[in-house]
Amino acid sequence: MEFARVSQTSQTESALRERICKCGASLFQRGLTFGSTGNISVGLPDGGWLMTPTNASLGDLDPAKISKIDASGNHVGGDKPTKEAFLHRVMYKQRPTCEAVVHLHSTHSVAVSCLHHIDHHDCLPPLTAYYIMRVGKLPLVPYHPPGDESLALAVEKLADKHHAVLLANHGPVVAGKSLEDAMYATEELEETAKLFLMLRGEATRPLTPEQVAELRKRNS
Ligand SMILES: O=C(O)[C@@H](O)C(=O)COP(=O)(O)O
Ligand SMILES: [Zn+2]
Repeated sequence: MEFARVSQTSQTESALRERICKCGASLFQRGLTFGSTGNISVGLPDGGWLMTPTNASLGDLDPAKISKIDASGNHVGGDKPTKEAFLHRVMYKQRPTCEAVVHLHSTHSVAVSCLHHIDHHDCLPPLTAYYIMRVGKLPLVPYHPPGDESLALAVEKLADKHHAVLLANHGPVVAGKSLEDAMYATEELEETAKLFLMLRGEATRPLTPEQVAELRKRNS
């Protein structure tokens, strides 16, 4: 599947609706989320957002039914928005340059979010350079029920410093400068979670702190 590399703000609302549906279908078809789990949002030039509807399968979204939220947070069109609408909005509030947010229940990331002995400040080791470039540090957000305001408020506390967070016993939430950016980072997070689980019990050689610092410097 190909995605055009165009600035999101220059796209029409109908093009953004189509892109949400295409990305959702791609994620679903590749087994990165299941049933009606996960949600996607993109920012609109007027300060509002398009969000996936609640209880909708990302594999079968209808562009006309995508929820529209105005800049004040009112639902102004389409089906009822995702129950995580407030969580998406706090990500945008804390990260003014972000234009898209993706939340998935990708299996390996969820598995890591359920592990007992993980570092809550950074859930995954720096296994590859690409992970550092796309994701970086990944804090664990303490468990709160899905859709609850307390979950969004816990995310809000971390989102100014982190574009990617892992919700305990739930899954990842990732913001990006475009929908493809957020999606690619979420995919990289999932693949790294898979590598981490595959390598458990093996003597592993992650990147050194110096190598990580050098990558961060290059990407800042
Ligand atoms: O885990 C949940 O219930 C939500 O975070 C979710 O992934 C799907 O909720 P909706 O977007 O409201 O369908
Ligand atoms: Zn969820």
